[in-house]
Amino acid sequence: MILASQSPRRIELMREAGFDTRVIPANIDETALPDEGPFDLVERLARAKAAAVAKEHAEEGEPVVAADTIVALGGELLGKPADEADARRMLHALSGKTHQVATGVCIVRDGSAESFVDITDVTFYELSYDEIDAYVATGEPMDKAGAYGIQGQHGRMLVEKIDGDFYNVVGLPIAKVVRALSRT
Ligand SMILES: Cc1cn([C@H]2C[C@H](O)[C@@H](COP(=O)(O)OP(=O)(O)OP(=O)(O)O)O2)c(=O)[nH]c1=O
Repeated sequence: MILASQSPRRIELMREAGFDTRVIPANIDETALPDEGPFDLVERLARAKAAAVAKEHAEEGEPVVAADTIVALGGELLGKPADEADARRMLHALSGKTHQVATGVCIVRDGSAESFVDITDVTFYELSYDEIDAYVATGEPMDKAGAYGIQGQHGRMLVEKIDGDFYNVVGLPIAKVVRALSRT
């Protein structure tokens, strides 16, 4: 199969699940549409990534999997931080609150597409300024939606509880993906 993603976590999850995975990242515009909600956004982007790669690269019968992950806090969408100041701003916003992590997944095979969105609630401990500065200094937040990685050695210390699939927070709800692949 083809994984249309540059995310090291997604690549590792697909390979650990036993798939012979060709990695061909999609290059699409990830800007949200005006008034687009988080769930519509991640599903649309996953569909666009899978379609773009399938059109150019997929062989007959070869499935293409794509995903997109975003953090939603109330009405605010948090993607990847632009810089360290942006990462600090996001982490302050998440401190002491529950947010949602939404991952859209799309599987395209032989021209037909199936997509879904998985949602996990994540609750952060209250974080002090010093804790946030120290976390940003580790470099972990920079390429991750919401400016944290739950799987990271430092990021895991921010999280009080989750409700939903852990792997969805990491960027790919692997059990659902494998079940969907076995159906397509
Ligand atoms: C919230 C959270 C996000 N993330 C990551 C998963 C995704 O890689 C990233 C969100 O960015 P995405 O735009 O979903 O994906 P990507 O740009 O890394 O890869 P591609 O578009 O090629 O598929 O944030 C974590 O690793 N841990 C976390 O706890």
